[in-house]
Amino acid sequence: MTKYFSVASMQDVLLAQESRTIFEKVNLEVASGEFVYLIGKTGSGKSTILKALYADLPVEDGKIIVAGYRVNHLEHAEIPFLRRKIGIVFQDFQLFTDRSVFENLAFVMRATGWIDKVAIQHRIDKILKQVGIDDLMYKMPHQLSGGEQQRVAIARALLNDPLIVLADEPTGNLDPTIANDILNVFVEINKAGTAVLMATHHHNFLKKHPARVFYCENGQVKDIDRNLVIQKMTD
Ligand SMILES: Nc1ncnc2c1ncn2[C@@H]1O[C@H](COP(=O)(O)OP(=O)(O)OP(=O)(O)O)[C@@H](O)[C@H]1O
Repeated sequence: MTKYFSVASMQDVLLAQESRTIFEKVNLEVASGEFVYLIGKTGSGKSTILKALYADLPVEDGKIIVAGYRVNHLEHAEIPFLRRKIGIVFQDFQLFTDRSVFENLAFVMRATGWIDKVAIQHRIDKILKQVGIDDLMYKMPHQLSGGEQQRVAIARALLNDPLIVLADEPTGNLDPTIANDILNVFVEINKAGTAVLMATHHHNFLKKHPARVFYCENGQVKDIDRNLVIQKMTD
């Protein structure tokens, strides 16, 4: 029997942006291997939640634990260790434009302690196959479509075999067909065992791939029934 454990949690967390309170008491939990959507209107705080989880936002009060790390009590020097246990994917890909796909990935690997060139090559081969772009290994980012660039960014997030991938609007820059393809990449990653927490405005994803939903509204994060969102879409 599979044993589940918590890979990300917030307990009574107070989050502020430039001294303005955005959330007063967030409570949430993502279990190992889960897929959870994070939705809510523009400005409702989705990115704020994700930033707090990957230690990019000072936390005013409460307790955040991600991949076993007590995030809001981490020393600055410990943050890279947390980040090795999580993958982060952004809307705007954030690739090095002056390096090939291979070099984008190899750079991150060397920076996170990989030394053996053969191991690096094997890992990159495997991850690029997993996200369906192994034929693009030596292309430069400008030679790739938006969807392909996002697949590179997803590959980068997976290099160190994270427990959870935090994705902030990963399909926001892509047209609907490509957005669906990228959703499927996340679904496959999740089926392989990695938890996914995805902030998205693409509510049709909930129909295509039903999963738990955290809904940000009025300074709260609610664990809501996905059917409510689907119902709203069809109203
Ligand atoms: N760096 C910042 N400095 C000051 N205020 C900020 C900053 N980043 C976000 N905010 C504010 O915090 C609130 C929550 O923003 P956040 O980006 O988390 O929302 P969001 O739900 O991710 O929005 P979107 O869907 O547009 O990406 C907003 O009112 C926003 O203006």
